[in-house]
Amino acid sequence: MDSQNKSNRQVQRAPCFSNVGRRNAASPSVIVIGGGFAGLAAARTLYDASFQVVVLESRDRIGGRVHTDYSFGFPVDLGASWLHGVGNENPLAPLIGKLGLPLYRTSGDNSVLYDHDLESYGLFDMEGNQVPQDLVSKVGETFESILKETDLIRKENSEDMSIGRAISMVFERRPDLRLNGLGHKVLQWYLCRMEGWFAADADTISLKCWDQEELLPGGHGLMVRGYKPVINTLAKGLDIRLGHRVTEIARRYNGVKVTVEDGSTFVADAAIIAVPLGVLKSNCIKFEPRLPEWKEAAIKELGVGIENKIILHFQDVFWPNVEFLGVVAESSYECSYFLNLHKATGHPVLVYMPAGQLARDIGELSDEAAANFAFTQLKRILPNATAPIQYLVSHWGSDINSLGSYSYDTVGMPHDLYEKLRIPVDSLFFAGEATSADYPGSVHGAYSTGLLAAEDCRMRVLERHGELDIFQPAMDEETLIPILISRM
Ligand SMILES: Cc1cc2nc3c(=O)[nH]c(=O)nc-3n(C[C@H](O)[C@H](O)[C@H](O)COP(=O)(O)OP(=O)(O)OC[C@H]3O[C@@H](n4cnc5c(N)ncnc54)[C@H](O)[C@@H]3O)c2cc1C
Repeated sequence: MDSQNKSNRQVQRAPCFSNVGRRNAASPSVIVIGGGFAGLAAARTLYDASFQVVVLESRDRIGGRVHTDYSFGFPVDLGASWLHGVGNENPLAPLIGKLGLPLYRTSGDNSVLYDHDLESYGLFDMEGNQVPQDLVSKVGETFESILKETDLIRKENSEDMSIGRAISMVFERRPDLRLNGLGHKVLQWYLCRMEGWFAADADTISLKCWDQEELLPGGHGLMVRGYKPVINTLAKGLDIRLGHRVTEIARRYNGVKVTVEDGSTFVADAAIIAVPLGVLKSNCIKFEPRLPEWKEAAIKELGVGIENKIILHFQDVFWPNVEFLGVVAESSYECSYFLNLHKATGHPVLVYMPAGQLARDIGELSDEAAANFAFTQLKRILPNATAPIQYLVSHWGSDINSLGSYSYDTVGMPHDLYEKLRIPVDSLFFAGEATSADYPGSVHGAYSTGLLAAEDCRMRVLERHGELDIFQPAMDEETLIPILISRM
């Protein structure tokens, strides 16, 4: 390293507030790594608890896998766009409610695989013939029966297998559930929707664990104005350093030292690591000393899938007024679907959403070729479709800031990997969708893990330093707060 570079390096005590308010140098300090939902929720909570907080974010924007784009002249989400569980049980409900953000409910309560009202599907075969609605519903019921049978297979077998393998076994023992012709193609489409939910192919999803996540009541609602206002609200007033890619995290008996790509370092009492699982898997962040073996194993073994969005903006609406346009085919790989944003937002936009291997294959293409591919699929079912006037393509799998879309349970791996990912190591706390056993792969899951990591961190720092800001020697009776007492 030359002397010029050396002199550019700085060791910073996190953070450098200009308006510290109640915060002062004696307040406990924390570095939050990653400015997505989890990191910002943690940072917000600790900032409000009078911690000195600095957020180090590798991109030149906040939000992570929540990314609302405005280049069409109105908001569209390239990452998350649904709130899964539109009700008071959702930890995000108070915030979204307070902001008065509108939601468009695309479905009621039922299972993840029937997350959209069948009435609003428009399915077509490759020749552009619409599948009769009663067939779509009938095959939906068959799919449900098949999944019930896979549950029996799960109970009978101690060894895990893929959901794809289990479905094949169901067909062997219950040939009556096997479908032919158009029915078979519609069934493949249901499978394709299931693969979209997990961002992974059926032959990699664990039969034992696929339904372990908790579904909040209230159905699924699209964030009509995008997720950005929620992100901005969480971030308000925080010290966020954009373009700060963390490369090394060292933990010592008295705190942490975090090094950024340009060589500058930050020190604090604790750190909250809220980067995606894909980034942790890639080992581009060095831990010194190494993380314990059980933590490294959890990072390695939990799956991360890929789902992308190809967003097509048209001059006019020429498609039927349904929420989903689907293409049915011989295999789930060839099936696909478009979300009709016009229904929810009034804008002439269709969103093509490939997942698993198809997403990986499309990821090899240029943006223009990817948009053409999606448009070709559309032309198959609507031959009179006119070309889009604008498009956007996401790259969650290859973007070094995410390296995947969201986590899922792979064959043979236990569901407690999420919890192992969450458990703190000394003064390192972990947050992010992949640390949520109950709500993995979701925005509200990421948000809750941020709150949890902040609370764990607050308690740990409190044990060590005491809470300076709330100490007032003479309290009058009115300000006395009862202490919490529990009895065994
Ligand atoms: C296409 C797609 C569709 C989705 N749809 C939905 C949906 O409809 N509803 C839903 O609930 N969920 C959905 N999800 C999942 C949801 O987006 C995620 O679960 C959630 O946003 C993850 O938040 P996070 O804070 O854990 O991670 P992230 O949002 O990824 O935040 C991590 C942050 O860390 C930063 N970072 C990475 N490396 C470094 C580094 N070395 N140093 C510093 N910073 C770093 C990243 O830039 C990022 O900002 C979708 C995801 C995708 C990709």
